[in-house]
Amino acid sequence: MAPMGIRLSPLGMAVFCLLGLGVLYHLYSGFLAGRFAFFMLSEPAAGGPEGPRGSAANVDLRELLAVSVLAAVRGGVEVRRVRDGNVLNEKAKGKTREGAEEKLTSGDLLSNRRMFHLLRAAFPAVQINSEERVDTTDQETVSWDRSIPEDIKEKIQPKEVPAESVTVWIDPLDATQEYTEDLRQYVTTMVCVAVNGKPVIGVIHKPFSAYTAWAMVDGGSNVKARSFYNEKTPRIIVSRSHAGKVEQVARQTFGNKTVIIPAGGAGYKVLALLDVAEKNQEEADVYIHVTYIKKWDICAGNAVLRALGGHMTTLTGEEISYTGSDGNEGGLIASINMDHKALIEKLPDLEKTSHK
Ligand SMILES: Nc1ncnc2c1ncn2[C@@H]1O[C@H](COP(=O)(O)O)[C@@H](OP(=O)(O)O)[C@H]1O
Ligand SMILES: [Mg+2]
Repeated sequence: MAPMGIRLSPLGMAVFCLLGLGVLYHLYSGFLAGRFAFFMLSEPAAGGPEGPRGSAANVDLRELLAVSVLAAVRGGVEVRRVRDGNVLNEKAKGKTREGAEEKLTSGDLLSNRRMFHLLRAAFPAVQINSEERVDTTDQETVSWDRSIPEDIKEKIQPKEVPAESVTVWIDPLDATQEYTEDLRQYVTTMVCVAVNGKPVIGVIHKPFSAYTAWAMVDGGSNVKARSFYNEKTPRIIVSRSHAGKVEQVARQTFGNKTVIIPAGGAGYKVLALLDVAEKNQEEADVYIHVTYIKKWDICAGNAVLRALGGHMTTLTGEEISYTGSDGNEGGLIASINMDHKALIEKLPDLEKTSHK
Protein backbone atom coordinates (compact mmCIF):
# COMPACT_ATOMS: atom_id res chain seq x y z
CA MET A 1 0.00 0.00 0.00
CA ALA A 2 1.36 3.41 -0.95
CA PRO A 3 0.73 6.43 1.30
CA MET A 4 -2.77 7.92 1.29
CA GLY A 5 -4.27 4.57 0.31
CA ILE A 6 -3.29 4.73 -3.38
CA ARG A 7 -2.05 1.48 -4.86
CA LEU A 8 0.66 1.86 -7.48
CA SER A 9 0.88 -0.92 -10.05
CA PRO A 10 4.37 -1.54 -11.60
CA LEU A 11 2.87 -0.84 -15.06
CA GLY A 12 1.41 2.49 -13.88
CA MET A 13 4.79 3.48 -12.40
CA ALA A 14 6.57 2.67 -15.68
CA VAL A 15 4.07 4.70 -17.74
CA PHE A 16 4.39 7.60 -15.29
CA CYS A 17 8.21 7.55 -15.49
CA LEU A 18 8.14 7.39 -19.28
CA LEU A 19 5.80 10.39 -19.39
CA GLY A 20 8.13 12.31 -17.04
CA LEU A 21 11.14 11.51 -19.21
CA GLY A 22 9.22 12.68 -22.28
CA VAL A 23 8.45 16.02 -20.64
CA LEU A 24 12.10 16.46 -19.59
CA TYR A 25 13.32 15.61 -23.09
CA HIS A 26 10.94 18.18 -24.53
CA LEU A 27 12.20 20.88 -22.17
CA TYR A 28 15.87 20.18 -22.83
CA SER A 29 15.59 20.03 -26.58
CA GLY A 30 13.30 23.01 -26.91
CA PHE A 31 13.02 26.68 -26.26
CA LEU A 32 13.26 26.61 -22.48
CA ALA A 33 16.49 24.67 -22.59
CA GLY A 34 17.95 27.26 -24.93
CA ARG A 35 16.94 30.09 -22.59
CA PHE A 36 18.26 28.26 -19.56
CA ALA A 37 21.63 27.53 -21.15
CA PHE A 38 21.76 31.13 -22.40
CA PHE A 39 21.21 32.42 -18.88
CA MET A 40 23.81 30.09 -17.36
CA LEU A 41 26.43 31.08 -19.91
CA SER A 42 25.92 34.80 -19.62
CA GLU A 43 26.96 35.56 -16.06
CA PRO A 44 28.29 39.12 -15.86
CA ALA A 45 32.05 39.57 -16.07
CA ALA A 46 32.20 43.32 -15.72
CA GLY A 47 35.57 44.96 -15.77
CA GLY A 48 37.33 41.63 -16.03
CA PRO A 49 38.86 39.67 -18.86
CA GLU A 50 36.55 38.02 -21.30
CA GLY A 51 35.06 34.75 -20.20
CA PRO A 52 33.76 32.12 -22.61
CA ARG A 53 30.41 32.97 -24.13
CA GLY A 54 28.62 29.92 -25.37
CA SER A 55 25.29 31.08 -26.73
CA ALA A 56 24.23 30.91 -30.32
CA ALA A 57 21.74 33.75 -29.73
CA ASN A 58 21.82 36.87 -31.83
CA VAL A 59 21.52 40.50 -30.79
CA ASP A 60 20.23 43.39 -32.90
CA LEU A 61 22.80 46.17 -33.30
CA ARG A 62 20.05 48.77 -33.76
CA GLU A 63 18.61 47.82 -30.38
CA LEU A 64 22.10 47.92 -28.89
CA LEU A 65 22.56 51.42 -30.28
CA ALA A 66 19.25 52.58 -28.79
CA VAL A 67 20.06 51.23 -25.34
CA SER A 68 23.63 52.57 -25.54
CA VAL A 69 22.29 56.09 -26.14
CA LEU A 70 19.87 55.69 -23.24
CA ALA A 71 22.63 54.37 -20.96
CA ALA A 72 24.95 57.29 -21.80
CA VAL A 73 22.15 59.78 -21.09
CA ARG A 74 21.09 58.07 -17.83
CA GLY A 75 24.72 57.91 -16.67
CA GLY A 76 25.02 61.58 -17.54
CA VAL A 77 22.10 62.41 -15.23
CA GLU A 78 24.08 60.91 -12.32
CA VAL A 79 27.26 62.73 -13.37
CA ARG A 80 25.42 66.05 -13.39
CA ARG A 81 23.54 65.39 -10.17
CA VAL A 82 26.75 64.67 -8.22
CA ARG A 83 28.53 67.73 -9.67
CA ASP A 84 25.56 70.03 -9.01
CA GLY A 85 25.28 68.71 -5.45
CA ASN A 86 29.02 69.35 -5.03
CA VAL A 87 29.60 66.15 -3.03
CA LEU A 88 32.08 64.30 -5.23
CA ASN A 89 33.65 62.08 -2.52
CA GLU A 90 36.87 62.33 -4.48
CA LYS A 91 39.38 59.50 -3.95
CA ALA A 92 42.57 58.31 -5.59
CA LYS A 93 42.14 54.86 -7.14
CA GLY A 94 45.79 54.53 -8.12
CA LYS A 95 48.45 56.07 -10.27
CA THR A 96 49.06 55.99 -13.99
CA ARG A 97 52.39 54.59 -15.23
CA GLU A 98 53.58 58.17 -15.49
CA GLY A 99 52.71 58.77 -11.83
CA ALA A 100 49.58 60.92 -12.27
CA GLU A 101 46.87 60.31 -9.69
CA GLU A 102 43.85 58.45 -11.09
CA LYS A 103 40.79 59.93 -9.49
CA LEU A 104 37.48 58.32 -8.65
CA THR A 105 34.32 60.18 -7.61
CA SER A 106 30.74 59.34 -6.75
CA GLY A 107 29.90 60.64 -10.22
CA ASP A 108 31.99 57.83 -11.79
CA LEU A 109 30.50 55.14 -9.55
CA LEU A 110 26.83 56.13 -9.75
CA SER A 111 26.99 56.64 -13.48
CA ASN A 112 28.74 53.29 -13.92
CA ARG A 113 26.06 51.53 -11.87
CA ARG A 114 23.25 53.06 -13.94
CA MET A 115 24.86 52.40 -17.27
CA PHE A 116 26.02 48.88 -16.51
CA HIS A 117 22.72 47.62 -15.10
CA LEU A 118 20.67 49.07 -17.94
CA LEU A 119 22.90 47.44 -20.57
CA ARG A 120 23.14 44.19 -18.62
CA ALA A 121 19.34 43.98 -18.21
CA ALA A 122 18.73 44.72 -21.89
CA PHE A 123 21.45 42.38 -23.22
CA PRO A 124 22.29 39.74 -20.62
CA ALA A 125 24.29 37.64 -23.10
CA VAL A 126 26.89 40.19 -24.15
CA GLN A 127 30.27 40.86 -22.59
CA ILE A 128 30.35 44.27 -20.88
CA ASN A 129 33.63 45.87 -19.82
CA SER A 130 33.27 48.99 -17.74
CA GLU A 131 35.80 51.36 -16.27
CA GLU A 132 34.61 51.03 -12.69
CA ARG A 133 33.98 47.85 -10.72
CA VAL A 134 30.43 46.62 -10.61
CA ASP A 135 29.01 44.89 -7.59
CA THR A 136 27.31 41.93 -9.28
CA THR A 137 25.26 41.22 -6.16
CA ASP A 138 23.76 44.69 -6.50
CA GLN A 139 20.10 44.09 -7.30
CA GLU A 140 19.58 47.41 -9.09
CA THR A 141 16.65 46.76 -11.43
CA VAL A 142 16.76 48.85 -14.54
CA SER A 143 14.51 47.64 -17.27
CA TRP A 144 14.48 48.70 -20.88
CA ASP A 145 11.16 49.15 -22.69
CA ARG A 146 12.76 48.18 -26.03
CA SER A 147 11.57 51.37 -27.70
CA ILE A 148 13.82 52.75 -30.43
CA PRO A 149 14.01 56.57 -30.74
CA GLU A 150 12.57 57.94 -34.00
CA ASP A 151 15.89 59.34 -35.30
CA ILE A 152 17.54 55.93 -34.90
CA LYS A 153 14.56 54.19 -36.55
CA GLU A 154 14.79 56.57 -39.50
CA LYS A 155 18.51 56.10 -40.10
CA ILE A 156 19.36 52.56 -38.99
CA GLN A 157 18.10 49.19 -40.19
CA PRO A 158 17.95 46.24 -37.79
CA LYS A 159 21.09 44.09 -38.03
CA GLU A 160 21.66 40.89 -36.09
CA VAL A 161 25.05 39.60 -34.98
CA PRO A 162 25.95 36.69 -32.68
CA ALA A 163 25.88 37.78 -29.03
CA GLU A 164 29.27 36.18 -28.42
CA SER A 165 30.91 38.40 -31.06
CA VAL A 166 29.98 41.55 -29.12
CA THR A 167 32.01 43.42 -26.49
CA VAL A 168 30.49 46.54 -24.93
CA TRP A 169 32.82 49.14 -23.40
CA ILE A 170 31.43 51.64 -20.88
CA ASP A 171 33.14 54.84 -19.81
CA PRO A 172 30.82 56.25 -17.14
CA LEU A 173 32.72 59.53 -16.79
CA ASP A 174 35.46 60.55 -19.17
CA ALA A 175 37.69 63.41 -17.98
CA THR A 176 37.35 62.64 -14.28
CA GLN A 177 40.35 64.88 -13.54
CA GLU A 178 38.62 67.83 -15.19
CA TYR A 179 35.32 66.93 -13.50
CA THR A 180 37.01 67.36 -10.12
CA GLU A 181 38.31 70.75 -11.29
CA ASP A 182 34.78 71.72 -12.36
CA LEU A 183 35.81 72.00 -16.01
CA ARG A 184 32.44 70.65 -17.09
CA GLN A 185 32.76 71.16 -20.83
CA TYR A 186 35.26 68.28 -21.14
CA VAL A 187 33.12 65.65 -19.42
CA THR A 188 31.39 62.90 -21.40
CA THR A 189 29.79 59.52 -20.81
CA MET A 190 30.47 56.92 -23.51
CA VAL A 191 29.33 53.55 -24.74
CA CYS A 192 30.99 51.54 -27.47
CA VAL A 193 29.94 48.29 -29.11
CA ALA A 194 32.67 46.24 -30.75
CA VAL A 195 31.90 43.26 -32.98
CA ASN A 196 34.75 40.74 -33.25
CA GLY A 197 37.00 43.47 -31.82
CA LYS A 198 36.08 46.11 -34.39
CA PRO A 199 34.44 49.27 -33.04
CA VAL A 200 31.00 49.44 -34.65
CA ILE A 201 28.75 51.62 -32.48
CA GLY A 202 29.91 54.74 -30.65
CA VAL A 203 27.95 57.04 -28.35
CA ILE A 204 29.50 60.17 -26.82
CA HIS A 205 27.24 62.18 -24.51
CA LYS A 206 27.97 65.55 -22.90
CA PRO A 207 25.90 65.62 -19.70
CA PHE A 208 26.37 69.33 -19.08
CA SER A 209 25.29 70.36 -22.57
CA ALA A 210 22.65 67.66 -23.18
CA TYR A 211 24.45 66.85 -26.43
CA THR A 212 24.74 63.30 -27.76
CA ALA A 213 26.65 62.07 -30.80
CA TRP A 214 26.02 58.52 -32.04
CA ALA A 215 27.15 56.59 -35.06
CA MET A 216 27.12 53.05 -36.39
CA VAL A 217 29.56 51.71 -38.98
CA ASP A 218 27.70 50.85 -42.23
CA GLY A 219 24.56 52.21 -40.57
CA GLY A 220 24.19 55.92 -39.99
CA SER A 221 24.82 58.71 -37.51
CA ASN A 222 23.46 61.94 -36.05
CA VAL A 223 26.82 63.71 -36.48
CA LYS A 224 29.07 64.39 -39.45
CA ALA A 225 32.60 65.45 -40.40
CA ARG A 226 33.37 69.15 -40.90
CA SER A 227 33.71 70.42 -44.44
CA PHE A 228 37.33 71.56 -43.98
CA TYR A 229 40.45 70.26 -42.24
CA ASN A 230 43.86 71.91 -42.33
CA GLU A 231 46.16 69.14 -43.44
CA LYS A 232 49.26 71.27 -43.89
CA THR A 233 49.39 72.91 -40.48
CA PRO A 234 46.82 71.00 -38.49
CA ARG A 235 45.64 72.12 -35.07
CA ILE A 236 46.52 69.22 -32.78
CA ILE A 237 44.32 68.42 -29.79
CA VAL A 238 46.12 66.65 -26.93
CA SER A 239 45.65 65.64 -23.30
CA ARG A 240 45.95 68.35 -20.65
CA SER A 241 46.43 65.94 -17.71
CA HIS A 242 48.15 62.88 -19.30
CA ALA A 243 50.22 64.63 -21.95
CA GLY A 244 53.54 62.78 -21.78
CA LYS A 245 55.73 63.90 -24.68
CA VAL A 246 52.83 64.72 -26.96
CA GLU A 247 53.76 68.38 -27.54
CA GLN A 248 57.28 67.40 -28.55
CA VAL A 249 55.90 64.77 -30.94
CA ALA A 250 53.42 67.23 -32.45
CA ARG A 251 56.01 69.95 -32.97
CA GLN A 252 58.54 67.53 -34.41
CA THR A 253 55.90 66.33 -36.87
CA PHE A 254 54.19 69.54 -37.91
CA GLY A 255 56.67 72.26 -37.02
CA ASN A 256 57.03 74.75 -34.19
CA LYS A 257 54.16 76.93 -35.39
CA THR A 258 51.63 74.13 -35.04
CA VAL A 259 48.75 75.08 -32.77
CA ILE A 260 48.43 72.67 -29.87
CA ILE A 261 45.15 72.57 -27.97
CA PRO A 262 45.34 70.91 -24.54
CA ALA A 263 41.95 69.49 -23.53
CA GLY A 264 40.44 66.94 -21.14
CA GLY A 265 38.67 63.75 -22.11
CA ALA A 266 39.12 61.40 -25.06
CA GLY A 267 35.44 61.80 -25.99
CA TYR A 268 35.77 65.60 -26.08
CA LYS A 269 38.87 65.38 -28.25
CA VAL A 270 37.15 63.14 -30.82
CA LEU A 271 34.18 65.53 -30.95
CA ALA A 272 36.69 68.34 -31.66
CA LEU A 273 37.36 66.66 -35.03
CA LEU A 274 33.69 66.71 -36.05
CA ASP A 275 30.93 69.13 -36.93
CA VAL A 276 29.50 69.60 -33.46
CA ALA A 277 27.14 72.52 -33.05
CA GLU A 278 27.77 73.04 -29.38
CA LYS A 279 29.12 76.24 -27.92
CA ASN A 280 31.44 74.58 -25.40
CA GLN A 281 33.28 72.57 -28.02
CA GLU A 282 36.66 73.52 -29.49
CA GLU A 283 37.71 72.40 -32.97
CA ALA A 284 40.89 70.64 -34.03
CA ASP A 285 42.24 68.76 -37.06
CA VAL A 286 44.13 65.86 -35.48
CA TYR A 287 43.98 64.15 -32.05
CA ILE A 288 47.23 62.63 -30.75
CA HIS A 289 47.82 60.75 -27.47
CA VAL A 290 51.19 59.22 -26.66
CA THR A 291 50.80 57.57 -23.23
CA TYR A 292 49.05 54.34 -22.28
CA ILE A 293 45.26 54.62 -22.43
CA LYS A 294 42.33 52.28 -21.72
CA LYS A 295 39.95 50.93 -24.33
CA TRP A 296 36.79 52.31 -22.66
CA ASP A 297 38.33 55.79 -23.12
CA ILE A 298 38.79 55.46 -26.86
CA CYS A 299 36.46 52.81 -28.28
CA ALA A 300 33.38 55.05 -28.73
CA GLY A 301 35.40 57.76 -30.44
CA ASN A 302 37.05 55.16 -32.64
CA ALA A 303 33.64 53.79 -33.69
CA VAL A 304 32.22 57.25 -34.42
CA LEU A 305 35.24 58.20 -36.53
CA ARG A 306 35.19 54.89 -38.42
CA ALA A 307 31.46 55.26 -39.11
CA LEU A 308 32.09 58.70 -40.62
CA GLY A 309 35.05 57.58 -42.74
CA GLY A 310 37.78 58.68 -40.32
CA HIS A 311 40.52 56.74 -38.55
CA MET A 312 41.84 56.13 -35.08
CA THR A 313 44.95 53.94 -34.95
CA THR A 314 48.04 53.47 -32.83
CA LEU A 315 50.91 55.82 -33.62
CA THR A 316 52.36 53.18 -35.92
CA GLY A 317 49.08 52.89 -37.83
CA GLU A 318 47.74 49.65 -36.38
CA GLU A 319 44.03 49.18 -35.84
CA ILE A 320 43.10 48.82 -32.16
CA SER A 321 41.25 45.61 -31.25
CA TYR A 322 38.48 46.06 -28.68
CA THR A 323 38.49 42.61 -27.13
CA GLY A 324 40.65 40.95 -24.53
CA SER A 325 42.85 43.20 -22.42
CA ASP A 326 41.59 46.67 -21.52
CA GLY A 327 44.77 48.61 -22.31
CA ASN A 328 46.09 50.24 -25.49
CA GLU A 329 49.86 50.47 -25.49
CA GLY A 330 50.66 52.10 -28.81
CA GLY A 331 49.30 55.62 -28.29
CA LEU A 332 46.79 56.97 -30.76
CA ILE A 333 46.33 59.28 -33.68
CA ALA A 334 42.87 60.18 -34.95
CA SER A 335 41.85 62.06 -38.06
CA ILE A 336 39.02 62.37 -40.55
CA ASN A 337 38.98 63.43 -44.20
CA MET A 338 42.78 63.48 -44.19
CA ASP A 339 45.45 61.15 -45.51
CA HIS A 340 45.83 59.22 -42.25
CA LYS A 341 48.66 57.07 -43.59
CA ALA A 342 50.64 60.17 -44.57
CA LEU A 343 50.14 61.61 -41.07
CA ILE A 344 51.58 58.44 -39.53
CA GLU A 345 54.56 58.46 -41.86
CA LYS A 346 55.35 62.00 -40.72
CA LEU A 347 55.37 61.05 -37.02
CA PRO A 348 58.83 60.69 -35.46
CA ASP A 349 59.94 57.32 -34.14
CA LEU A 350 58.59 57.39 -30.59
CA GLU A 351 61.44 55.23 -29.28
CA LYS A 352 63.93 57.85 -30.45
CA THR A 353 61.76 60.70 -29.12
CA SER A 354 61.65 59.18 -25.65
CA HIS A 355 65.48 59.06 -25.48
CA LYS A 356 65.92 62.72 -26.37
N1 LIG B 1 48.59 57.33 -19.17
C1 LIG B 1 47.35 57.03 -18.86
N2 LIG B 1 47.07 56.00 -18.04
C2 LIG B 1 45.78 55.70 -17.71
N3 LIG B 1 44.71 56.37 -18.17
C3 LIG B 1 44.93 57.38 -19.00
C4 LIG B 1 46.25 57.77 -19.39
N4 LIG B 1 46.16 58.80 -20.24
C5 LIG B 1 44.84 59.08 -20.35
N5 LIG B 1 44.11 58.24 -19.61
C6 LIG B 1 42.65 58.26 -19.44
O1 LIG B 1 42.07 58.56 -20.69
C7 LIG B 1 41.02 59.50 -20.54
C8 LIG B 1 41.33 60.74 -21.36
O2 LIG B 1 42.51 61.29 -20.88
P1 LIG B 1 42.90 62.81 -21.10
O3 LIG B 1 41.78 63.63 -20.56
O4 LIG B 1 44.16 63.00 -20.36
O5 LIG B 1 43.05 62.95 -22.58
C9 LIG B 1 40.89 59.77 -19.05
O6 LIG B 1 39.94 58.84 -18.60
P2 LIG B 1 38.96 59.02 -17.32
O7 LIG B 1 38.75 60.44 -17.08
O8 LIG B 1 37.78 58.27 -17.78
O9 LIG B 1 39.69 58.33 -16.24
C10 LIG B 1 42.26 59.41 -18.53
O10 LIG B 1 42.26 58.97 -17.20
MG1 LIG C 1 37.63 57.18 -19.09
